[in-house]
Amino acid sequence: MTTALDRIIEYKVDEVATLKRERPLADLEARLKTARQPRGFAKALDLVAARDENALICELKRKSPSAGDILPGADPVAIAQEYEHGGAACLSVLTDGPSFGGSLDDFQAIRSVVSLPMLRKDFMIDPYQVVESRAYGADCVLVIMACLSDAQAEELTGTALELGMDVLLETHDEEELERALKLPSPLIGVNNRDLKRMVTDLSTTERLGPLIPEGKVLVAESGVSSIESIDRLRKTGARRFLIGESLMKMEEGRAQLVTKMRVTGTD
Ligand SMILES: O=P(O)(O)OC[C@@H](O)[C@@H](O)c1c[nH]c2ccccc12
Repeated sequence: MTTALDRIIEYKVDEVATLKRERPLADLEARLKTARQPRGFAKALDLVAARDENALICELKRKSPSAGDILPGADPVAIAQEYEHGGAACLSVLTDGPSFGGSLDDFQAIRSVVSLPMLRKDFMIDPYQVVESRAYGADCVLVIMACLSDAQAEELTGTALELGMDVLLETHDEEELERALKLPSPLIGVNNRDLKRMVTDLSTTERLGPLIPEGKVLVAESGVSSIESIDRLRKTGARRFLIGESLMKMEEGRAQLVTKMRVTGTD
């Protein structure tokens, strides 16, 4: 059966081949020389979690395969500023065009006005994309275990770490978690959404969170749609959360909700 993730990877392969032709790796590497140093993504999360508050990675995405249009006509720069005002620790910006309506232009526009560390959220299959992310000012990249072999995940992670970026290793089940724990990045995302079946269930974090050993850190991803869901996941020890849809969809009060989500459970 072809899954939604398979379809995305299929066009990513073509996309990357075209990009490499249009803009050779050497061009990107030249641009790296003038890029500013990465801002510590994992460190920004740690600083908030150390206060026992909730470290929020607030996400910008225009649409998604599971939700359809999220906020058509949204101004990602204005929303990113609201996230920053609300006290987000970091940002996540979808740059995939076909499925999520994002772009590196969006990424760059946000980068130039917001000082928070930024995750470039895309489907990484080739180190070219990692170098490209750094050239555009990314501080962290996503490595999705579900669509990569061990060798690919290792190569992507190694490339990002060498460039001084952090790496969020995304897992969805025990097998992926076991593979991710062998890689040299401490940031372990547990995606509550099954990217193959597009079903979201917070109990994924409750099941996998406790299996993450000391020295590695849990990031609970997807389906965190309310204060209640944060309170629920805090009980499993989660202090770092990646939140998109519920914040994007708000028409007002976005910064206030970010603040509430950041402090819930601490009083
Ligand atoms: O919008 P949500 O349910 O709050 O989820 C955010 C984020 O976790 C989700 O966008 C995501 C997690 N892993 C991904 C991988 C690819 C694309 C998207 C994602």
